[in-house]
Amino acid sequence: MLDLLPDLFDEFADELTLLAAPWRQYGAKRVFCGEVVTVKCFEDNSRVKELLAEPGHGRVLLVDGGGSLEKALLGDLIATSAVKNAWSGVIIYGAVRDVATLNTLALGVQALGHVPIKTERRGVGDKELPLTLAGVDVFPGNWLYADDNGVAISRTRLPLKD
Ligand SMILES: O=C([O-])CC(=O)C(=O)O
Repeated sequence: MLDLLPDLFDEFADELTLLAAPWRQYGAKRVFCGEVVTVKCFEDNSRVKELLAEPGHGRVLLVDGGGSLEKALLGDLIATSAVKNAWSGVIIYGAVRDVATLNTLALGVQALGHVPIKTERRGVGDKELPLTLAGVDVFPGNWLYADDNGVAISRTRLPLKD
């Protein structure tokens, strides 16, 4: 189903909250969902790299990068490790790089923008904490649904049709 979110909002409007931001699609998987794992970091992708090197079990990594478009929190190598480790997707409130390669990977990737410069990894950043993104509180263990129409959060897993 290419247009998942419109159908979900028709059926489950009470359960869903839109994460309204100017998201752009970067991955080859344009429709994705999964249980949320969170990271908060600023121009340092240490935690992003660590988590995406662990088994993803179909989850989605939601990264609050403070909206910075100065440094890329995800590039081709880390995204490839996410695919190998069975993550469903990565959403970055910040920037990515290696756009042409991300486009070919079987991973959901949405971010605010892109920039060719990587971060300096100093081991700074937090994981598995509640985030407030675009005015919405998001907790680890929430469910995230994403497609070309946007990104939405639900406290519980929604029953999807095939
Ligand atoms: O290494 C980084 O920080 C980001 C990157 O380019 C990659 O994931 O390949």
